[in-house]
Amino acid sequence: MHATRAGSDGHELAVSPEIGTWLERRSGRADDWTAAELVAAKRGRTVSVVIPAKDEEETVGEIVRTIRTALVEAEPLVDEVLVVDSCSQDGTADVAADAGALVVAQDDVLPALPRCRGKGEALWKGLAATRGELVAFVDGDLYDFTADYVVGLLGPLLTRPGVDYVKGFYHRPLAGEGRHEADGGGRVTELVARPLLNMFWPELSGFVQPLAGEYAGRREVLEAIPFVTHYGVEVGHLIDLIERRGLDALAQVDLGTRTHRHQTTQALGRMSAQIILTMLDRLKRYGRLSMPVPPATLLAQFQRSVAGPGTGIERDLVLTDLTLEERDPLAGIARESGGAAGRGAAAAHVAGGDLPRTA
Ligand SMILES: O=c1ccn([C@@H]2O[C@H](COP(=O)(O)OP(=O)(O)O)[C@@H](O)[C@H]2O)c(=O)[nH]1
Ligand SMILES: O=C(O)[C@@H](COP(=O)(O)O)O[C@H]1O[C@H](CO)[C@@H](O)[C@H](O)[C@H]1O
Repeated sequence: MHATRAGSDGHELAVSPEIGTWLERRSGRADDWTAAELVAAKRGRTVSVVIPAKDEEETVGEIVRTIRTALVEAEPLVDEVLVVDSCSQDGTADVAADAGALVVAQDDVLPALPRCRGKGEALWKGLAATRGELVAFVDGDLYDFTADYVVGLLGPLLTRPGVDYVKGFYHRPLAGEGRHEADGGGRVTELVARPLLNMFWPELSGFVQPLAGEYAGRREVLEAIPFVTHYGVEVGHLIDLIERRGLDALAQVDLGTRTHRHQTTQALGRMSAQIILTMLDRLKRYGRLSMPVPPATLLAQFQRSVAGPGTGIERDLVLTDLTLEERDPLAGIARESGGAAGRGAAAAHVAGGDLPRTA
């Protein structure tokens, strides 16, 4: 990969030398390792795979079977596969259990806690309900998942001692409903996350897929950071880790191509707002931006009206509360019992302490 390019006026543009070095030193490919090599490298360490799943009955079973067949039965690389049923309204839990996964309902983990909703909540509860020293997260809506995804994510953690957290990256087609754009996926990444990360955390600019839903980390590192409860969880991780562990503790691995179920544009608008609010919170938390007036947290969107005229503009108003909530680091929670999920109460609080202003 070339880390320099000629600018529009001919002068040379280049990423920083730190990024250039990092790209060489901390980027890999899934086929740099085999499952058998990583089993030999485990040396007694344990591995959990956590799959957050909200209404994923169509895809979660195949993902679980693929992991179990290749990485539990054929090669004992993975020690437990947990699907977190994130308030699904379909057969996700039964499909996952039939495929051989451990399944836990999101709200059944640490039930004494205030209940939260969102992907980050599912991930945090999955971390709390598992015991592996290394934890890999895999989305439950993937159509072309292979066991190499998990092998690639675990490779650096099992063979490069300085690496604490590994993000997958891939080509991301926008596929489905009669459309196919080879690199049209990752819309929030390209339109929101990447531009903002390049502006405010340029040291993260080497990540090909900063919002990738497939990643892995050392438990002690994952339990030391907060988890934003909604879709801000991935960007929150990257920022917290670069601030606390430094770039060299992070790595990325090429997993090939990733095709998944796509959300609507308006759903991605809500996701974008959650990610922007997470980044604004981190800019304030790490002293990179002062904000005398906190951002509003009410998102108003407009949908083609089904109820007929009402708001005077023949559209339905869709309001979403984007208040940023996050789970405290798990490490600060007293363990009530030996079980991973038997942790005591932990605070779920509005990050930053600012009360949401109405729009
Ligand atoms: O409240 C939620 C939202 C999402 N997810 C899961 O998190 C993964 C990624 O979510 P989604 O596919 O909605 O995000 P996208 O990939 O479209 O950005 C999927 O397995 C979802 O089922 C979840 O467990 N709880
Ligand atoms: O990368 C992205 O832009 C979004 C949306 O992807 P698509 O435009 O639907 O392919 O998907 C990611 O973002 C979420 C928020 O971080 C993650 O939770 C998802 O796992 C990831 O797929």
